[in-house]
Amino acid sequence: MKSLPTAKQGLNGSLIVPGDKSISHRALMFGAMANGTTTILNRLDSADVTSTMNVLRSLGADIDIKSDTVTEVVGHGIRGLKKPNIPLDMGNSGTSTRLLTGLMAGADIEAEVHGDNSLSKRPMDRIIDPLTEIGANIDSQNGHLPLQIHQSKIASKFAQTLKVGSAQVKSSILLAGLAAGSDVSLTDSFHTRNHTEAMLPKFGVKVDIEGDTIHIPADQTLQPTEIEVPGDISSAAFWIVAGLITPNSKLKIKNVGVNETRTGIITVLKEMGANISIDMKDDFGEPIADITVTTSQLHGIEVGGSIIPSLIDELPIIVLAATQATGTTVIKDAAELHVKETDRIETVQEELTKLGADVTPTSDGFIINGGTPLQSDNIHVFGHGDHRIAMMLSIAALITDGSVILDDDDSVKISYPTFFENLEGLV
Ligand SMILES: O=C(O)C1=C[C@@H](OP(=O)(O)O)[C@@H](O)[C@H](O)C1
Ligand SMILES: C=C(OP(=O)(O)O)C(=O)O
Repeated sequence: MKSLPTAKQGLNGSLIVPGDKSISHRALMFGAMANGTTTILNRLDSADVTSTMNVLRSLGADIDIKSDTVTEVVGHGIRGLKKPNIPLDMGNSGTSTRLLTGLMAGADIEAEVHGDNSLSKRPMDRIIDPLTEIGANIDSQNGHLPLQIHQSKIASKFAQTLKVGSAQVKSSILLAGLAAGSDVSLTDSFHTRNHTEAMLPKFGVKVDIEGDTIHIPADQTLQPTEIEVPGDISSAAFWIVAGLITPNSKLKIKNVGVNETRTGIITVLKEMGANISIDMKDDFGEPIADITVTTSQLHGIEVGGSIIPSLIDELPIIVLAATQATGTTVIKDAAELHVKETDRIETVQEELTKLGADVTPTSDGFIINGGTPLQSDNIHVFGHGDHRIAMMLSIAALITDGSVILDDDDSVKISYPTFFENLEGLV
């Protein structure tokens, strides 16, 4: 339980958000598949990433946390990965589960895969079906965890088209093929986040991209390398919106990863009238920028279609921004929100309504009538155990006129353990 601060004086200053979660997971996994020592700089230290590290250790990788900013992964090559002698616990992390299941099926590693209550409700048939099509042998509980990965024989050459707009599914299939030494072609017409195919060449893997199709030739090995992880735009998103909707604010968020498959939130907020400036920095593989925002009068817009995958995790905080915009914002094509850590269409609507926002859920998004001041008089809000909901509500509380109590604040450890420290530092 946490009493949330308001920001009566505005938010001013600069901050650095922790490393990107998606990139941290992948750097660890690819390091474990390589032969030798990979150095990861600025890895996110959060519960989801710890789930990935623990599983990789059970598969035989040595992971040494040298300091707050340096992690070394000693891999023994794909063939050096071994059958774990304990059931694998993926905690709350969809990314760990889906990517590592593909990797293990491809490497022909038998394993049992578990997760927490939230993860056990999330759909796994989206990976089981395409992986089974290429030769994996995976049992589930009606498409849910726990999974049993049995001995698998992945086709030596296959071509697939992504059926769900999910980078986790895309990466699961690519990793299955890569680990099996197959020749892989995978078409992603959704343009989901591209960190897997962007990072593999740094490990010496040949990746050809032609239009929407990713091709990895057969029999690739991974060479150890150094990966520098940029700040997570999904974490920066909370401060971007906080700076825009809190009167008298100017905030600079430094060293944020601005890969174009992740920056839908910037496009949408600018279209809503946000004053955001992007100062590009040196590029270490993934583009990095300092992002400066000043208080802005936003207006409602329609958000939907192909931009959705590039802002999927930011939709809860975009809804909050829309409650402070003039006019109506309509968000559609976002049915994926039903199958995140919570049903984020339900939880966002339920909790923001408690604060006086006018948010109507639809089957694939929201209709938000903006311009509603957020009220509070000892109102209790609940993150439903979902980190992004807890952080969104904490930003909402900044602009309330009273006191808001967050009943569950612990979930921020999933992606942003230092969130409340950063918050206290700004108010
Ligand atoms: O690949 C990734 O690292 C992620 C992809 C997204 O999930 P989907 O690909 O399932 O939409 C996102 O919601 C998640 O936080 C991280
Ligand atoms: C959906 C998320 O993560 P995951 O799917 O990895 O649990 C998230 O971080 O918002």
